[in-house]
Amino acid sequence: MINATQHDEKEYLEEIKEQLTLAIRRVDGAVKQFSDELQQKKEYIHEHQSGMDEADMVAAGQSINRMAFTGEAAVSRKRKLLKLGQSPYFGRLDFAAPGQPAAPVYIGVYSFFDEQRRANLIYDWRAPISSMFYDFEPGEAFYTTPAGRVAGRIERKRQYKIRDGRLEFMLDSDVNIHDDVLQRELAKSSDDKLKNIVATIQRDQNAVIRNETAQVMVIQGVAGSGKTSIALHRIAFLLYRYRETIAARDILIISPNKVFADYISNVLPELGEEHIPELGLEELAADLLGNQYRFQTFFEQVSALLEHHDAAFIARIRFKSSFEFLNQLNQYLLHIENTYFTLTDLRVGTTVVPAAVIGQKFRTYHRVPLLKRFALVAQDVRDYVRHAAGRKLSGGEKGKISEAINRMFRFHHLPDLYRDFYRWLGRPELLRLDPSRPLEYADVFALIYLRLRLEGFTAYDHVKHLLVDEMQDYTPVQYAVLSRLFRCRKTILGDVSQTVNPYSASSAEAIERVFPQAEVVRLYRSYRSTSEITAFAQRITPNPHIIPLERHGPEPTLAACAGPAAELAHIGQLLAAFRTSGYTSLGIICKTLRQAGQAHAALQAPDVHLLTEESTRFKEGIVITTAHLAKGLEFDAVIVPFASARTYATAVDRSMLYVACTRAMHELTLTYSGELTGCLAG
Ligand SMILES: Nc1ncnc2c1ncn2[C@@H]1O[C@H](COP(=O)(O)OP(=O)(O)OP(=O)(O)O)[C@@H](O)[C@H]1O
Repeated sequence: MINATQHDEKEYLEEIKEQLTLAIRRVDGAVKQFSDELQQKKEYIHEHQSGMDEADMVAAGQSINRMAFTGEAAVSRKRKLLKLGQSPYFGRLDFAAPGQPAAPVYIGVYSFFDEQRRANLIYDWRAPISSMFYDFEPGEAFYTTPAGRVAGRIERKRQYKIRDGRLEFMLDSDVNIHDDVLQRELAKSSDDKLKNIVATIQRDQNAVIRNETAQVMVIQGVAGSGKTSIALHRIAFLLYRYRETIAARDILIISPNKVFADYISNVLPELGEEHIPELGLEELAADLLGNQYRFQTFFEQVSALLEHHDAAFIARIRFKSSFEFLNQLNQYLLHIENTYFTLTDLRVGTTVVPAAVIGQKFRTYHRVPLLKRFALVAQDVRDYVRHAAGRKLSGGEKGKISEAINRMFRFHHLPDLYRDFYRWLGRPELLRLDPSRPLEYADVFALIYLRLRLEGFTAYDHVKHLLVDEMQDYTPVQYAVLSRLFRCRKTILGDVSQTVNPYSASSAEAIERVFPQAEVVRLYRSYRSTSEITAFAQRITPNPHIIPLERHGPEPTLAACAGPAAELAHIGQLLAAFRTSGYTSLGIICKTLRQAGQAHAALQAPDVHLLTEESTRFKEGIVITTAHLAKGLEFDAVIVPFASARTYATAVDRSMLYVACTRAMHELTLTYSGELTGCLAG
């Protein structure tokens, strides 16, 4: 039965769709006109080329660029209009400003302005007025615009699901309008990649997304609390709010790996924003080290820890992940500045440059990074000698001055200084610098930190907002590097329970120490998994604050098998069941790459994909991977093979098991042979 309200809404939807079709036609007309003009201009230039001077050519080039740019904007507008045609809006508020009747405000992924009526038919979810949809129930409400606060009353709040241009359902509600729709969204099978959540953003999430004041925003949230989603929506919000000053290319996402980058890559384009530049931490490290060093990756470090227990290796990692280490590096930098200079008089021909003069020159440049001062001082000394001697200097003399100035400082090469640091510290055993082996991961950012302090680096000064995910895996030295390299605003996310290396993990408190100006938000509500899966994961790493969303599914299963081969055979049966289940994605998440390879060899089929460190794309269907690589991803169903006491025994193993289990949205199975892991003791 369609009631009168639904009837009206359906009519309204048809009307909007008609308006959208007209708008698309207008854009098509404009695009055609641009391309015709562009073609004519090109032909004109081609014919008149010989008669044009350079200024004419530049002007013609500029006008072509302008046209192409306008053409591109029209194409992007058309793309948005087409998308709106599929699902024009998801919410409506009837808002009455004081003394005025209530007027409906329809809210969608993008805005739609009807030029003929000069009216906003759909408001962008990021528009100031739309914030009330997330922040208020019917009753008194307000929103804030750059010009000030607008208060009034929400008379009605309605939510819609429109798909392929058809109204699937609508809901009018006085309280908690989101809950029902949120439940429906969460119960759905996962698409292949992370999706936008604009229709169901929760109040606490909205506050983070729309925060305009924080210099550094730290989002510390439990598994599945929407950290990554919120961070991406926050970027979309900032791009909208500051569109005059920030463009997509001014933002940088530091991501843990390429698969993750691919997994999240749809969200911003879905929200109508361009692709945001993304950089892996290791790519950044290679760049900062001038691509001069071979180094172990974080993944390799964690793999080494998982494969065998090496106490000395762990001790090195632990120390280099401490605040103490960063403090000592800073102390060392002061120490070398104060004690590694040996100033002497310098004789060039008959001219003597007194040590005091050279010392004075060095002091003038005290703001310049230390290793950059020598060239500047050498230049000044040359000028001094030329002045005193009243003649030009020979090439040999110039070289001699540079050399002599360099000799006044004990070391000029980073590795020499880094080695010397451990001697100074009295702990030479903490460094393994072997030219035949890659640099240990724990040394990479320490070396970079020294380089930044001693040589400076400005290549990332253009970045206006930095997004860092998986903050729990970064050490104080890494944060010190990021904070020196990126002086811009930052959004930093993480969950300390999901560390893949407990020897180098940073807590939120540690991060607050590095960024004292940070606004820290803690999110305890978990959206991804059923209550049963969340409760199960609590047995591995308890968190008394976690609030599972009330959504139910089957209890996780522990399948005891006779041996590894029987386990894989059992998983084979689970795969067959999955293929007919209606679910889209299944993750088989192992502890190590070796185990993943073993499972892959046994379970080979066209729809079974192995994700490794080298993978660059997230794959649909059945994925076999490691917990480390599965971080940040999610699957309808998850199978954790080899969950025995032998595989999952240490602190690192426990973290891995936690990450693996919290990837599941609807179903979770653990298989094991022999004794079950003790990590589930609870
Ligand atoms: N407000 C919301 N409405 C609908 N879905 C949501 C909402 N918030 C989060 N989700 C969903 O919850 C799941 C987890 O979100 P996301 O991956 O952003 O969380 P996370 O905190 O980064 O997780 P993790 O740290 O465990 O990787 C996603 O499927 C996301 O779409």
